[in-house]
Amino acid sequence: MAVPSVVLNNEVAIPQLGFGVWQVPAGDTAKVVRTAIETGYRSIDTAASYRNEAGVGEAIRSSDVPRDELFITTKLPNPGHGYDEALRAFDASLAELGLDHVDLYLIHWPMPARGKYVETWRALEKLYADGRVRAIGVSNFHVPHLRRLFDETGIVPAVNQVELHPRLQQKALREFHAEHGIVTEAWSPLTQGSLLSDATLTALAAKYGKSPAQLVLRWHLQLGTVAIPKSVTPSRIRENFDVFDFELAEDDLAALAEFDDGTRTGPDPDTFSS
Ligand SMILES: NC(=O)C1=CN([C@@H]2O[C@H](COP(=O)(O)OP(=O)(O)OC[C@H]3O[C@@H](n4cnc5c(N)ncnc54)[C@H](OP(=O)(O)O)[C@@H]3O)[C@@H](O)[C@H]2O)C=CC1
Ligand SMILES: O=C(O)C(=O)[C@@H](O)[C@H](O)C(=O)CO
Repeated sequence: MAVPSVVLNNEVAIPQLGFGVWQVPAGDTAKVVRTAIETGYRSIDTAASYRNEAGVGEAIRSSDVPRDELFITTKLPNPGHGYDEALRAFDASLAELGLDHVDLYLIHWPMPARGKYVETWRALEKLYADGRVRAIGVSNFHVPHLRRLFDETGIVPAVNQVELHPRLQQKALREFHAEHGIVTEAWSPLTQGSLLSDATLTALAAKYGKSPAQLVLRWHLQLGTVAIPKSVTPSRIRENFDVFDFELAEDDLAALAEFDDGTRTGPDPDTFSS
């Protein structure tokens, strides 16, 4: 089944369902990513801070799928803020991945108290101008951080990857993104698993003959967000990809809207800086 794509603000297309590798042990990453690619995932989300870029690169090289059919995202580590530091961090990520370019490069966290994300963004603009990355974006940016980038630099981020799931639906941020042509990408799309045993969700999923994880991923697809679920379990990797043969009805989407209570599973971007 072909995964639908979302077109970024520079006409590059990103698959709407990808595969995340945070907390996948370095030694297992090549095998896990190979399973994902064999299942049909074409988009892989890693980061320098995950310390598993090398395994992602190994899986890409050993795959039968041509490089230009894959969409590889990695992220600038927090110590890489600053213009020269960011250029060096990008070189280090490419070396780990063993690639000559990535499809999407993101500033992982804004770290507003550090005060360097604008300067860092200028380095990403250079990487883009030099053709070393097909699109540039940010992660964990709030509206004031995005506004500063708009006001002080040239390129609007193609993507903002943020925590987003039924408990944290990010409606205001999604509306801001839509207004400015920024694609919303959802991290921890499955709430890191914590919501998947909820009784209401389980009952809703059963109506469609699907699992709670499939129901939540279908919700993401219908919301229009890009989702990047992670699993090291082959059966779950396949289960999470089997979400293109059903559609949630309006009243069930309304029931899912009720889960939004602002719960974060991860850090607050206004303060996270480690
Ligand atoms: N930009 C950022 O700051 C961040 C980005 N991310 C990105 O987002 C990706 C996904 O987020 P992540 O935090 O990993 O969490 P997810 O919401 O994807 O959930 C992953 C957890 O859910 C479990 N799981 C996966 N599928 C199923 C299923 N079908 N049924 C039951 N349990 C399931 C996994 O277990 P198991 O693996 O044991 O199968 C794992 O424990 C990351 O891997 C990373 O790429 C994540 C956090 C922050
Ligand atoms: O997974 C990521 O991309 C992250 O940034 C997380 O590791 C984040 O740093 C976190 O959740 C720390 O507890």
